[in-house]
Amino acid sequence: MKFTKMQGLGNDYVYINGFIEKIGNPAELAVKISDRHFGIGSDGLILINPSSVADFEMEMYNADGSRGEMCGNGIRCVAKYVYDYGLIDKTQISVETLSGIKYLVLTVENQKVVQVRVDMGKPELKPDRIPILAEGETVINVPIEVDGREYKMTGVSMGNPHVVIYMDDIQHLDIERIGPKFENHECFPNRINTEFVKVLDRNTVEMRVWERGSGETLACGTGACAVAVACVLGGLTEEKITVRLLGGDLFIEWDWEKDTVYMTGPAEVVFDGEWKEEKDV
Ligand SMILES: N[C@H](CCC[C@H](N)C(=O)O)C(=O)O
Repeated sequence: MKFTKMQGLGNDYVYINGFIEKIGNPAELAVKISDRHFGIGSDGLILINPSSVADFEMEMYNADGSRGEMCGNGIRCVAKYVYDYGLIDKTQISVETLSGIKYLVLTVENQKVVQVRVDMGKPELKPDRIPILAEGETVINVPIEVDGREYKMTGVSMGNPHVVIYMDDIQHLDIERIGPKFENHECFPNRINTEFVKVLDRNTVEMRVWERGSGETLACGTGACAVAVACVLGGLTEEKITVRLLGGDLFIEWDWEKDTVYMTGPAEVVFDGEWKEEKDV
């Protein structure tokens, strides 16, 4: 089975061309190939498939085999893959995801995609998209007790669920301890992606993320969008911000007139390879 390893700000996935390769059990394959010692090593698996409603379909799995409704860094790499590998020659494309069709604008230099701007869609603030105990109220600075300590969380769904936690110091955060306790908290029956954020000024924040199904990643596109929405709702930043992640910067804009969030960032190929499995799953 041929694959391409790609990364968006260090959030790395194995990409498979679903027009050519047929994967019997993608969830099982995601677990196998994501292992950084016994597999290829990645934050998960992304299949690029035909679609009857868009140019392509993105089918995304976390490293634990769970399906993600959307993946911001992943969809930018999908755009780079389909253009650079000749599946399409347009610089405006559409990609079907579990959280609807996304529209992307590709920046090309020397016949290669170097940057992608994604219309990430409308942020959902209603608890029914973020299953939490505080049903019925918009989830802004709602208290939650985790590991014996109270935090204030703001819930935002970008098709996948996020909670944003503000902190004065994220550098020394014991994310390996606290991350899983948020991820698996009883408040979140579908588990949760958690962003830990320090606001630097009205146009800049820094964040770390513990991702549902993958643990700490170097970047999270949907998470950066959720953070921007939370910060604007909390009156902490302007609608256009730079989100500084461990893997680099994303540029996020919440367009209030259109009520949609735009994310702009890079996408890169790491290498092409072949996965030799006794029996392809
Ligand atoms: N772990 C996420 C999916 C990947 C999101 C992230 N890698 C991104 O770039 O948006 C979830 O289970 O909802």
